[in-house]
Amino acid sequence: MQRVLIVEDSKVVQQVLRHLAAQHLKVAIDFAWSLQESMQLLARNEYTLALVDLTLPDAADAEVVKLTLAHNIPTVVLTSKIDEYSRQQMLEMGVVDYVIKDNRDSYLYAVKLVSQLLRNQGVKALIADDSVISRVVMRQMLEKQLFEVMEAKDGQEALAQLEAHPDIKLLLTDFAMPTMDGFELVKAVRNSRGRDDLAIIGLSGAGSHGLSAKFIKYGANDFLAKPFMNEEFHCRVMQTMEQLNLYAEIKECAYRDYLTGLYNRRYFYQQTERLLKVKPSQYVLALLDIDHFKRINDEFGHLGGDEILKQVADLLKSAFSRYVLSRIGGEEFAVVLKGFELGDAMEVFNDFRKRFADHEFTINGIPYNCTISIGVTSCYSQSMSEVMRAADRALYEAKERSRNCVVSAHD
Ligand SMILES: Nc1nc2c(ncn2[C@@H]2O[C@H](COP(=O)(O)OP(=O)(O)OP(=O)(O)O)[C@@H](O)[C@H]2O)c(=O)[nH]1
Repeated sequence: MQRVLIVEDSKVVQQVLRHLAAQHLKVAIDFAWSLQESMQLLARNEYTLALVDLTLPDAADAEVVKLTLAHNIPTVVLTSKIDEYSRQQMLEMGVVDYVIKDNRDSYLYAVKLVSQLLRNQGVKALIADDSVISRVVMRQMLEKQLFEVMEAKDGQEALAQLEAHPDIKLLLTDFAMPTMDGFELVKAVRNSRGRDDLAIIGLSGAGSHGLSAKFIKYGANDFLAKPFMNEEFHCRVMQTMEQLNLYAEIKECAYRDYLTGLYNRRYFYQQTERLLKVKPSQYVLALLDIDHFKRINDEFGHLGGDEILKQVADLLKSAFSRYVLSRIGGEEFAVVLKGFELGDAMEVFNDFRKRFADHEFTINGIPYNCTISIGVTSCYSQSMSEVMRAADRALYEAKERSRNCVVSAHD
């Protein structure tokens, strides 16, 4: 369980932070007013991250920051003012970053920073740089931001690592490297991985005027000129990761059905088309349609119908969440099974049909029973429309026969 500690002695600021944290942090949060209270909480709980005020009435010399760091908790500092001395002091202590409390936006920034750090946990970042020192420095900074860091000493090695670890989400690449430079690397990587899938930050040494635009034109998300300040590095990485997460959120919204939380028709078509292109024969596709659904709407209204749709989606998830499962129309769903012979798949769907008929759904707390018809086809063609037509015919036949049955397109 992730847990965040927030230490702030001002009542007003703590109120603002509580409000923002409730909105943006989906983890357990403890608030403390003082060093004393922080010590008590630290004795009782383990924390993933801390957001702490630099000075408190009982800790005027950053003792609370030293305390959280001594517990190995990555710490973001809130401070009302910053001078070069305290900046150096904080960086030397090893804080992740600091935020100056001078307006309401800075609290939002601080909370979003904590949120992004929580999301960074376990995310793989790759550094491609031929300088050992640069790699060490960047590794330290990225590890502070909770990334899992990997290294490559040139473009070729980076490319191999990216192929071996498709879950790498951030690439920091220097320009001048032996065997393959940063531009070549970015171009090669972008052949297979878009900006919404892998974030790239280009890096280059002094006197490299014009490289930033080139890096971005070749496909990098951002650029950093060396030598960079700790804070600059931190902000650029955070901003780039935030962009990547926004892409993921937008995609998720575009692919999800709002009512049931299942994938939608758009996702189903894209995903299934992709699967069929490779080896269609390993898949079986089924269309499932609730019988006489209109009657439910007529009797209980649209909201009653919606209640049933959500429960049907839950039942489907419990049976088919390992496979491509989508709501492709009003009361119509689709499942693509992988690695099943048609006969075995028919059994699976028939079992589900029986389970469905026996299931007690509820509308406004009142028990309700309904049935489902299912049309099944093996994926004998790479053409999505051909396969869908076959499944549709089978479903139509199931409705014609008696409903509450499973029909194969190959009968
Ligand atoms: N509540 C609710 N109803 C929906 C939704 N989408 C479609 N419907 C309704 O689903 C019903 C589908 O009706 P029909 O296509 O006639 O099918 P049916 O009554 O299930 O009959 P058969 O499929 O032939 O067994 C229509 O009344 C639509 O208005 C939705 O999101 N919520």
